[in-house]
Amino acid sequence: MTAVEIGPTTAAPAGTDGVIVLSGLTKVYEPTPRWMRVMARTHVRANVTALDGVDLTVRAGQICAIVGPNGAGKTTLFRIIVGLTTATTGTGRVLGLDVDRDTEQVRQVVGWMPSEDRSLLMRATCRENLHLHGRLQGMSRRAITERIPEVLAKVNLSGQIDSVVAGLSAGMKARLRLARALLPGPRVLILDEPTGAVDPIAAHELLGLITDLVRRERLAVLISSHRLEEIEALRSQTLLLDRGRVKYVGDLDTLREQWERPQLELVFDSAATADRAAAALLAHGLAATADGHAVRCGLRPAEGAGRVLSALGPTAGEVRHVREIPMPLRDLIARAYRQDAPEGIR
Ligand SMILES: Nc1ncnc2c1ncn2[C@@H]1O[C@H](COP(=O)(O)OP(=O)(O)OP(=O)(O)O)[C@@H](O)[C@H]1O
Repeated sequence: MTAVEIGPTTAAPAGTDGVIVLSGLTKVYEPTPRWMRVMARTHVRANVTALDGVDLTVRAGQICAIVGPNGAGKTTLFRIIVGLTTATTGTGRVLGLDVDRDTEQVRQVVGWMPSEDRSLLMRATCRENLHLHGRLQGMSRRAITERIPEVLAKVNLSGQIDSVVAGLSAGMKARLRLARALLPGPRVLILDEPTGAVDPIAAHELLGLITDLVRRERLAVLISSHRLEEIEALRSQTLLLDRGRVKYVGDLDTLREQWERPQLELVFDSAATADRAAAALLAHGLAATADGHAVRCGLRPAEGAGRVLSALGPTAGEVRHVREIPMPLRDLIARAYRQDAPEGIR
């Protein structure tokens, strides 16, 4: 996992009201009506529950990362907040505005960065793209003209104001999409896979910009990403979604405390000794696997290196190195999804 230093976001002081408050949000997509099926490229045959009772509060100055496998409901959640679809039940509020009833006002305070470049006009310049977007948002020409240099400066694209979008790198296009989301001066940012199409260095730069903006402007941010190392680097709140249900919401340190099962790695002089050691550990009921000269052994809560070394018996004297390996975030999240019994190791 890459060690990306992006820095923590400032947690909002306790008691601050939520900027985004979702309560019991449920979305059920209904089957495509019969008369529409001929026209629809794909159609839904049965009810699909995309969100199932989601509760979430995001405060000013907080980033909340929405994590979940394909189809978990991330985009549906975002689409409800920006008024592109409505919830079946439950409520969503942004700065006290109802996302269903006050759609127009909500759009004025929410900056939405969709996951793809398709919404950019490739043959137009950055300035022209931002101008068009501002007009579509209902901004006055004057306000747009004033804001364009400001938002381009925020995303380090001042030098590209009159560059044609097609000639920009993927990272620059992503920053332009961010600038577009910032155009109306939003209090909330919704970033759907912002780094999806960009290389890791450009992604790091983009996330750095986002965390800086959050700190300076105290924005409330929802972000989705399939890149777990990015979520880890953001050190944000995290909402784990699984088929529309919330599996976990909180910070990653607490997630670790709850689900982490570190492993011990024991290194021997030979593969044969490692095999013997793994067999001894297995015989004592420990989860161990040999890999070349090394053995990895999962630890249960309250188990330490002592338990492992005593299970090794005489082979303990042949251990050359021992180190504890923290559980990768990917495995940690997988455990949370499986809702393993905390004392068990699988
Ligand atoms: N317009 C729609 N009509 C019917 N079902 C839909 C529609 N949009 C999404 N779904 C279904 O709702 C569920 C959640 O989809 P959603 O796109 O919100 O998930 P996601 O987490 O954003 O997935 P991905 O990571 O692939 O973008 C999926 O089962 C999807 O097939």
